[in-house]
Amino acid sequence: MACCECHHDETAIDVTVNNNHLIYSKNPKHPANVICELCRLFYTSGWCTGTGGGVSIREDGKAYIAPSGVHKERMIPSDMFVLDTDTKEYLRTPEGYKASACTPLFLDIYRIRDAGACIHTHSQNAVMCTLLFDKYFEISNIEQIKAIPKLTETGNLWYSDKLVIPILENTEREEELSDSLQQCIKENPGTTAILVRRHGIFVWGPNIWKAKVYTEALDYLLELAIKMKQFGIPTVKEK
Ligand SMILES: CSC[C@@H](O)[C@@H](O)C(=O)COP(=O)(O)O
Ligand SMILES: [Zn+2]
Repeated sequence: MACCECHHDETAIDVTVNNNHLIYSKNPKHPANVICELCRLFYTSGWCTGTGGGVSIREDGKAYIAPSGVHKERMIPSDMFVLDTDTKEYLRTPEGYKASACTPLFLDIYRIRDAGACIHTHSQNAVMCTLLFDKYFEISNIEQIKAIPKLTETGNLWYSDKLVIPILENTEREEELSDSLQQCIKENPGTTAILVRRHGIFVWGPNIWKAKVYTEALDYLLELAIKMKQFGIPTVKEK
């Protein structure tokens, strides 16, 4: 990858080997390019610093997955794993890397929700809210809520609707979250995100751009809720 000592030249990639054609494209909209672009952007928000957090995209039966434990803001397309979402087999494995520890969770979300992308952040706003709320994060009567989908019905929530995001307990290892995450997704069909106590948030959407909108809107609401709590303002307004 770009941050290692070898300084390999991305432009010299041989697309005839190692299924490199799956990750090499001059099109900026290609999933491997978009993951790198968004991880750079999210790093500046403190959402994926210190190697935590990440982005995955599912397109045409393939999941694009970042490596584990790397500088997420310095990844290049040739660092990407590509996995067949039907067979769960890796179509491309970059040498010297392990796939993100979030991979089983991203696959759970793709399978259960038919999502097109997942974003995982270690945003301090998400972590703080898991310390301020018990089993669910709740907020109502804030304009930004209108960016979040209802899912159980068409369209988005209204300004005065109550947004509810479940909070799961963290586990020592990321993959151990899989069972509780799957159960939580099934029990909360109206949610497009799950908070994980003292850890962060997983957000998904039908495509990466919707997932990005939801992540941004949720982080705004999480930050606002912390401030409201500091001022003793209830996050849910009485009807
Ligand atoms: C700072 S380590 C964080 C990881 O354990 C995990 O929570 C995470 O978000 C990223 O895992 P990774 O395997 O690097 O993609
Ligand atoms: Zn994490």
